[in-house]
Amino acid sequence: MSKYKLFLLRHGEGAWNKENRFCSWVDQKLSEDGVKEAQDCGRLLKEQGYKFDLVFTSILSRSIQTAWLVLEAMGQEWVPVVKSWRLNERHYGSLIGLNRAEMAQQHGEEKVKLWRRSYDITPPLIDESHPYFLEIYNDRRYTTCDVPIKDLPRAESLKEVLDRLLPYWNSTVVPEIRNGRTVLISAHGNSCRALLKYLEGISDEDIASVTLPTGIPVLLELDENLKPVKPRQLLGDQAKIQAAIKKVEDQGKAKPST
Ligand SMILES: O=C(O)[C@@H](COP(=O)(O)O)OP(=O)(O)O
Repeated sequence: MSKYKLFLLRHGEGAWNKENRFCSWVDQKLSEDGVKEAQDCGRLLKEQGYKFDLVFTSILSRSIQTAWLVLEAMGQEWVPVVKSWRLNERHYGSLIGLNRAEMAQQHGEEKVKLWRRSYDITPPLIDESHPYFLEIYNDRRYTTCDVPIKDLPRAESLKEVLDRLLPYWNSTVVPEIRNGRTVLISAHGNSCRALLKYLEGISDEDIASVTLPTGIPVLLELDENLKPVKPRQLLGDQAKIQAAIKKVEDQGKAKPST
């Protein structure tokens, strides 16, 4: 029997989602379309009568901005928002800033698919020579983490995302859910995929075909042991959701960048 409802949300479209660049730990804001997606998401959740008690976000602006816009559209701005780097997007290492279609032209679509969707392949590490290295590691927000900056990731597989996310899930999110709070996690494509893999027990192989579009809430109904009692529901117009999933999948195809 369903005891708890948990909502996962990949933020609305960010500026670099639009440009088809790996964004990861670079702090991009939402695009105009992304703002609209987040507002539409909030309106939909309000129409369906959902109420949140607590929202968790990463420390990247696009997930925080999305949470604010959703709460505003729901008229629930007062709901507390708690932030942690442990919900950040997967660290894409030296791929950060690069265009996926150009990478597919240079390295082949299969390689890009492995980098994006395999469970345990870590992309090449970022180093000091990378154009976004200083922007990331000199950012004051990373001095607030529960690990020193030098120990923060330099690239992550999906498995490594789950390894850094799970302690936070267990210590901080789970007690709130067990206390009966309805939680929204406003995060990223891959931090949400990692959590979905864990909660739904998805195999290392099958997680490769799970894709989350931007701005679409995912509802999980969980039993008392926080195990899903039914398949995840992506809320909204199902034809539009399928088209949005295909668009994310196609980002890794080798077509000339526009
Ligand atoms: O880092 C990024 O560019 C995307 C995910 O990229 P893919 O894994 O889909 O390539 O993360 P998000 O937009 O959810 O923050």
